Formats: sequence, structure tokens, C-alpha cells
Amino acid sequence: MAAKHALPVLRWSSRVFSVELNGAPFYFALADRPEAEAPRLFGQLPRARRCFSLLLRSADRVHAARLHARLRDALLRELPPECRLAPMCSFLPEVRDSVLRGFFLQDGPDSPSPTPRLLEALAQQHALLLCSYTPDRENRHWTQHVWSLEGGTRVDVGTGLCVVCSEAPRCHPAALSMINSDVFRTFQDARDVLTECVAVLPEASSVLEHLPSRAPSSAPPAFPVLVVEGLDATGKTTLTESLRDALGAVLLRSPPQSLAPWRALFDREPPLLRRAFYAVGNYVTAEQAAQQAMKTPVVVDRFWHSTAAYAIATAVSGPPSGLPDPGSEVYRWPADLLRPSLVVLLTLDPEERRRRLRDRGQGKTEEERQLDHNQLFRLRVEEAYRRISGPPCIAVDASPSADQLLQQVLLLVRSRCCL
Ligand SMILES: Nc1ncnc2c1ncn2[C@@H]1O[C@H](COP(=O)(O)OP(=O)(O)O)[C@@H](O)[C@H]1O
Ligand SMILES: Nc1ccn([C@H]2C[C@H](O)[C@@H](COP(=O)(O)OP(=O)(O)O)O2)c(=O)n1
Repeated sequence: MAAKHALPVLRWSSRVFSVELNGAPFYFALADRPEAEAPRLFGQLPRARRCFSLLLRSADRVHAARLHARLRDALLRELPPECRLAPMCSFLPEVRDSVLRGFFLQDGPDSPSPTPRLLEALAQQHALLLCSYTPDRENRHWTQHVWSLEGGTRVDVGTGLCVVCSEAPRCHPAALSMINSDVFRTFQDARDVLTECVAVLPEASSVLEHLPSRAPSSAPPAFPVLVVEGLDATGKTTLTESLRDALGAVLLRSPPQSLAPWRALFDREPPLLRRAFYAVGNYVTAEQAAQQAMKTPVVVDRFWHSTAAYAIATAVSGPPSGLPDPGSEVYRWPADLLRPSLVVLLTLDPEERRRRLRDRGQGKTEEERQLDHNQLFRLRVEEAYRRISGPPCIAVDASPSADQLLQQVLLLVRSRCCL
């Protein structure tokens, strides 16, 4: 297994670079000699422009994740409006945990531009690698220069590698580093992140105090555990409450009430911390569910499907084709997590979902707001939901009336769970 905290080795010429512009990824690589033309990304740039990349390299993943978020905020705040900023990463194709994340900048056409000064200030951070890209006179060939800080001065240490085209990789680079960054396969893996972040986020220790000391037993419970999943406003709350009443069940949620005081805080943190928080929340709910299911049926409003689907859909960009392939490890149910007897996935036409959201008119998480504005994100979440394997999961059209839907799901539960 790759060491979790080892500093990625930089072999520039083996790396592929990906820049996200207007939702589409552009890939390039570096070579000793130029090819016929620069990659399309560079070819379309006006001649006078210079480009920069800022990549993060830190052995401390919590530090790297938080620095990435701070850097994005600082760049958005400080850069002149004519400067284009795009998410970027660099990776060794097919090599797990080789991804370095950062940003790609295109200087404004007017010089002098404040960008180099800003970048220099940022590059004081030892975890940041700064490169610049400059065109030749004909704007056909671009060269990369690596910058380093020596004695406080910016020094060009680059070998002047040429920017050349690279094929799109077989799998999205984000898929190379999802495990243990976005999706956690065990309780311990998610818990480790919270332990590591106590120094910078003291509230994490309060969350740790509320966690079981180890993953609760995932043995099948005596009574059924039913999970209801779906996007916001598909009717989960309405259905889970009706199921509770109809089945005399106990209703639980994930994240559980005991972790509610820290949810908003973790929602503002970068994905590594936010996903770890939701992941451990599932284990707290699982412990409660296992106890209750010794006595009565249990209904759970959101569980691991939500945690994994939102995490995976956020980590990649573009259409659902960019998701990790079906059958990938990221969709597999964690071996140490309680397996529900049945997962009901509520699906709803986007227009009807928007209508229900409008009627309800209450606050939403940032991610749920994105779902409204970003059609591709919604499609990725829905597809990721469908690809998750493990407990039986049945998609149910949630457009009938609340009562009809309840009757339909009750039939399903009775046939599947012998209730
Ligand atoms: N089957 C249904 N038909 C019509 N409206 C519904 C139905 N189920 C729920 N609603 C309404 O849609 C809104 C969202 O439902 P809710 O149960 O809060 O969804 P969720 O918990 O999935 O966010 C609420 O205003 C609710 O009254
Ligand atoms: N078990 C869970 C539950 C929610 N999440 C995340 C996924 C989304 O970002 C939000 C959605 O939660 P929210 O409470 O807004 O959803 P509902 O109101 O229940 O529809 O929380 C999770 O990752 N794991």
C-alpha cells in the first residue's frame, strides 16, 4: 500500500497535467523537445499572456487540504478580474496517490500585472511549487520553468521542458486519490483524519469523544434496518416519518443528532475533513441502529450512499462519464459498516424536485445549492448513487402522493424483509 503521508516524488517529465477550463479538462505533459504544436490549451491563449501553475506538495494531508482551500480564497480575492484561474492537478497516470492539486493561472493581457508578485508571496509557502509557462515568438511552443525560493529570492531552476500534448488518461485523476481522501473504506481510516486535524481544528476532539472506540459489530440485526436515500427534497423526511409510524420503527439519521453541533463547522472545511466527518457519523448511527434493531425495525434517513455519492461526485468534474468505472473500489460498501436490510433510493424528476424545494423554502447546505445550479453535478450524484454496491438498493419513483408512496414502499419492505 502507498504510504499515506509520503511526499510525492516529482519526476516532471513522467507527469501529466490537467487543467479544468469551463468544465472541460485539458491535458498536457512535458518533454525535452517541442512537438509540432503546443496543446490546445496553450494554442488558444493570446500571445502576450503568461501562465502559472501552483501545485501543493505537503506530507501533511490535513495541512495540504486546508492550504488548498485558503489558496483558492486568496487567489479569488486578490487576482485582477482579467486573470483566469482554473483548478489544476498533476499526476502519474494510473499511479495511486500521485496526485498534486493546485491552480492554473493565465495572466491578464495588460502588463505589468500583479500576478507574479502575488505568486511570489504565495510561493513563500514551502508546500507550494510554482511554475511559469512562456510561449516562443510564434506562440507555437511553450516552455515550463520551475521556480524556487532561495534566500527569499525567486530563482528559475527550471530545465525549460517543453509543453506537449497528452492523451486523456483512462481514469479521471481524482479517482487515483479518492480512497482515504474522499471515500473512507473503514472506520479507522476516517477516524484517523479527525485525529490528525485536532491540532488545527480543536473541535475535532469533541467529535472524537462521541465516537465508538472501534467499528461497531456489522452482524445482521434481528429486525430490519431500512435506509431511505435520495437528493434533497425527494421526500426522505416525509417517507421516513411515515414508515416509522406504520412499522412502529425507530427513526435515526446520519449524521446523528449527537454530532449535529459540529456539522456546520465541518461543512466549511475542505473535502478531506468534511467527508471524514460524515463517514464517522455513519458509524455512530450504525451503532445506534444495531442496538435498536435488536428490539424493533429501524428506519434511517440517509446513510453511506449519501456520504459516498456526494463525495465521489464532488471530486470529479464534467459529465457522469468522468466518474470512476462501475465496479470500482470507491463504490464498494465498507466491510466494517452495518449493512442495511434494504436501501430505498427516491428518484424524482428535476422539475418536480425544484418545485418541492421552492415550496419548502428552507435553508440548504452549500452542496445542495450546487445541485440546483449545476445540472452535471446532480447527474453525477444520481449516477454514483446507482453504482454503489453492497446492500440491496431499490430505486423508487417518488412522484406519487406521499400516501401512495408510503403504501408502495411498505409493499416493498414487506416482500423484501419478511415484515
Ligand atoms: N410524495 C410527495 N408528494 C408531494 N410532495 C411531497 C411528497 N413527499 C414530500 N413532499 C413535500 O416535498 C418537500 C420535501 O420533502 P422532504 O420530506 O422534506 O424531503 P427530503 O427530506 O428528502 O429533503 C416537503 O415540502 C414535503 O412536504
Ligand atoms: N450520511 C450522510 C448524510 C449527509 N451527507 C451530506 C451530503 C450532502 O452534502 C448533505 C445533504 O444533507 P442534508 O441534510 O442537506 O439533506 P436532507 O435535508 O436530508 O435532504 O450532507 C453525507 O455526506 N452523509
